[in-house]
Amino acid sequence: MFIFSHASKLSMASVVEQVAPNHKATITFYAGTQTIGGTIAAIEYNNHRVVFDFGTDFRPDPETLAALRELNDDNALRIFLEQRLLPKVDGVYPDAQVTAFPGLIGAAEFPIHTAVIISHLHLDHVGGLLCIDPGIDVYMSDKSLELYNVLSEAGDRPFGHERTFNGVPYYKPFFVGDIKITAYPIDHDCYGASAFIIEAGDKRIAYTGDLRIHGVHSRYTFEYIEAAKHADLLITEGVAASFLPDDYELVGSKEFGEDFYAEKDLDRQFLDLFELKKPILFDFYARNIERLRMIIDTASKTDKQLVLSPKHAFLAKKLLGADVRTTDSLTDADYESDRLLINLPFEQFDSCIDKVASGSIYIHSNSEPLGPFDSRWQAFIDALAIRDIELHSLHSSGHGKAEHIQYVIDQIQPKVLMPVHSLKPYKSVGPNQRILPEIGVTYMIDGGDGQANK
Ligand SMILES: Nc1ccn([C@@H]2O[C@@H]3COP(=O)(O)O[C@H]3[C@H]2O)c(=O)n1
Repeated sequence: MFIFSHASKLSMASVVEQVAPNHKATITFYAGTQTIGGTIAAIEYNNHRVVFDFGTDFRPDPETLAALRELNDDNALRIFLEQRLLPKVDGVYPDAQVTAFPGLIGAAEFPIHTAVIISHLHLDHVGGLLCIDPGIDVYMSDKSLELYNVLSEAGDRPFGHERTFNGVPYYKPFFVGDIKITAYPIDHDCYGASAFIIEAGDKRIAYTGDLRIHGVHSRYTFEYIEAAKHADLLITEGVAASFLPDDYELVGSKEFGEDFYAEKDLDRQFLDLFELKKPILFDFYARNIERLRMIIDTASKTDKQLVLSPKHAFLAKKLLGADVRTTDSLTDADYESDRLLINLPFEQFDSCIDKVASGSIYIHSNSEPLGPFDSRWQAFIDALAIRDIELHSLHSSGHGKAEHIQYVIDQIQPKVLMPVHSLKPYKSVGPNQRILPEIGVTYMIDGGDGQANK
């Protein structure tokens, strides 16, 4: 892998001059190499460019959250760029909106044909989706598009302006110029999640998106490993590696271990809590349709009634064909009843929590606030504690254990590994060459033949 140049220092003309004559595939990262989420990179080949993904970095500190409270569809791009939640990528944003950012080139002015591919609909992968110039094609799996449309109808879509998307079937390649792209289903806690194989000339690049092997679709991940075998370049997430001690030597393994919940283990945990003779509240991330299905099934095994929030009920109806009781007014729900299982989403938490009886149970299942790193976490914990509400965390991560992700890497045996989407990408080990990509640096994808030098 050969470092080509600092893209940030290139003028528009030199981009054209450098890429056109050699017809070599290159990759440049713009964001999300050493953060959890917000990975944005571009693969360029023969004057065509594929950008993936287009999420906003998740930074739940009080200052950022305050700035985000001002967001609307018209100011989204400006606020995201000012807050550095989206990077300044030339040739992606509408020309009319980049004028406030000197040096940033708008989509119409950019000489390289660009398309965007999206791995899945978590906000750290799609938060900036509606800030992309509408003239740029955006591709996602058919199932992601189905989820997008349902969420959007339920009023849950990223900030920015409505536009159209291209849904693509799994396994069937499509082209962006001479770049061939194939979407594969992957095991993640988001309906429609995909990994990609991107082919540029004789080079094969595998981009995993987010993945795990402990969900109900682990088969997809094993299938993808086969498709990605010996890729010239593997770009993979490393969320779980973020939390490893620095002196921990990461060794790939498929083992689950004792203290670890696979998605399929959660139903037993939910059932035990659902059956308690207490008022039960819960929340989970709506895009995890498998968990929605499991909660509906588990609730049906009890003699209690499930009450979903309007959004979750709408998703259940549209994506699972399930009719589940809901209420337009969660503030008027009967929080004293031990006959109800009430889905209280975090958005309604503050307006409803005073009505919740002491001694109730609150089940937090991969929902907001996401964890102690989230600045809203302490207030959430305190609000439950002062009301004597018992918190139970039934968490099964959307991300593979660090050992599992290393196992995937070991199995794929890429010629070059680029671990990203992690606070500690350096914990992941490349069986051959490993590069920790730097933001704004363009690397030639040469299957490890070149030297990683500057
Ligand atoms: N420092 C952290 C830690 C975690 N996270 C995200 O929180 C999510 C909790 O559910 P999960 O599926 O385990 O994935 C975690 C990260 O995406 C994050 O974005 N930043």
